Amino acid sequence: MVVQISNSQQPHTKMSDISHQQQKVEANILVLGAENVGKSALTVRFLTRRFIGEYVGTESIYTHNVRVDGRETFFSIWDSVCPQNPDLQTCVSEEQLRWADGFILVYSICDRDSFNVVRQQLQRIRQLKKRHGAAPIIIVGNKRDLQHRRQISSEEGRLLAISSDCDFFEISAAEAYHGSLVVFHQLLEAVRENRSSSKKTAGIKGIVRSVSAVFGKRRTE
Ligand SMILES: Nc1nc2c(ncn2[C@@H]2O[C@H](COP(=O)(O)OP(=O)(O)OP(=O)(O)O)[C@@H](O)[C@H]2O)c(=O)[nH]1
Repeated sequence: MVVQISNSQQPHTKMSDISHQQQKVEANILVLGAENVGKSALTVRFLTRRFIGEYVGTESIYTHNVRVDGRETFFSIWDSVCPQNPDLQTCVSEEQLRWADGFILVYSICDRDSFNVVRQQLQRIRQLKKRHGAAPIIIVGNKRDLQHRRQISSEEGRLLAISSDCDFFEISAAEAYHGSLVVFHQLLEAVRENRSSSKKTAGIKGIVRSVSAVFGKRRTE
């Protein structure tokens, strides 16, 4: 599989610009997780291949295109900021849920609280997405380079993902580019698959509706 990145990132895009971007975007990716887990590091690593170390803690939306197996794919990444108030940390707004076609939930392997935030955000997405249709989710345990400070085992992370029907990766945004590439690439594939299977379901539902309309009419004639 060949992945080429031709970067057209637009950081700090205003929220009012989202509808304009959506005209050319194939997928909207929302990056969530507690404070300081490396959401920006993961996103910037993927977009620029670089790890800067310190990131401005502002909400950013980037547009981007990649060439996957010769196909141009446009997408947006919303790098969210976690509220400092612990009561609000699990909050995922209706606006974010409506916007997103796929989610990346990040925790730090050295921060138990951040793992609990992911668990709760997962529940909230599952509850609210019932209304908006299912969307693929990838759970990411970041900071794998900090093994000596590990609080969450790989098995625990993987178990959460399996029990929630998500994909799972442990990466170090600080150490390598490859992990972030695989995460975004996998999610993009999942969004595409999800979209084509919902189209098929909608098609089947349409056929069922037409058939029942015909037979329903006949019964009443
Ligand atoms: N050791 C290590 N540090 C990392 C890694 N990823 C990010 N960091 C550091 O963790 C800190 C937080 O990273 P950010 O990317 O700003 O985290 P964030 O989740 O976007 O934080 P908020 O914007 O505050 O929500 C920074 O000091 C990064 O340098 C990693 O893989 N390993």
